[in-house]
Amino acid sequence: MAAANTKELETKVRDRLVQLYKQTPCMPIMVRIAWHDAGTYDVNTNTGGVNGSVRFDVEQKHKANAGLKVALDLLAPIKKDFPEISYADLFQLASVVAIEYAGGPKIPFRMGRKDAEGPEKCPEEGRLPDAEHKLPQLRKIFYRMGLNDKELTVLSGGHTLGRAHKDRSGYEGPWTKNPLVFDNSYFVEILKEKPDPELLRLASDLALLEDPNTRKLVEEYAANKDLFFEDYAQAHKKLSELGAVWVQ
Ligand code: HEM
Repeated sequence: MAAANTKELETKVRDRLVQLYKQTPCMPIMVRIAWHDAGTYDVNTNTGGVNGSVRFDVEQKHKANAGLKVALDLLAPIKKDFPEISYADLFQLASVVAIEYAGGPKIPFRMGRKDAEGPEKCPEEGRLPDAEHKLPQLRKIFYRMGLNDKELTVLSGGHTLGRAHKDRSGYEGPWTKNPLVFDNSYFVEILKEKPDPELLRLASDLALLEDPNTRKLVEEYAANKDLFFEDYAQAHKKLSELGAVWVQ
């Protein structure tokens, strides 16, 4: 099963991921695991980020990562067949293929992230945002990653996919009516004055409406799916490379 070069490896792993999504529509949790690997990045200390450290038990046990073992288990057969791909690349590739498969934008992807070799490289608990956070706390966390208000807002649109699970985060339900379709409906839903009782809105989602600038972006993305896709793809590429150490 080995691949001759990086491009071939990427193509073969992409094919396997598409097969996986056809059989098991697990696209949302792949986007979540990739974001949780990346979102620990600290631009000031250059620690955390996309190094595959979320695969280690100690990081899996962080409260924010509850349930991510499901994603690791689903990816294990692909990693077994293609041991040359790093975990860091596998998580990020699984996420961009998931978004594309669900109808979202094509996100430029670069292979070659190196893995953290041992659990001593895992960041301390508490670097990822919490569902109860309001805008000042979310800003602090996203600025620490080296991201800005626009990136915070557009990336929150990742909640167009998937759902919360009572036995993982304690919350329940999807943010949108079609949680396996990547579109701009997350922004449409959070702007509605009368929330749909079947859909979820976390405090951290509604926080985007607290500030005139982030609210304006939410309104623009709700009105213009193409603009959302364009800005999302750019911000996601940046997210997928936070703190990367590249193979030469
Ligand atoms: C802004 C701060 C954020 C907070 C507080 C937050 C919080 C959460 C919570 C509580 C869940 C539910 C987990 C569960 O019970 O299964 C969740 C799921 C999810 N999050 Fe976020 N999130 C944030 C940002 C993001 C970003 C930036 C992305 C992607 C770029 C993202 C992608 C997802 C996805 C796809 C799911 C669904 C997973 C599934 O269906 O299994 N989130 N998030």
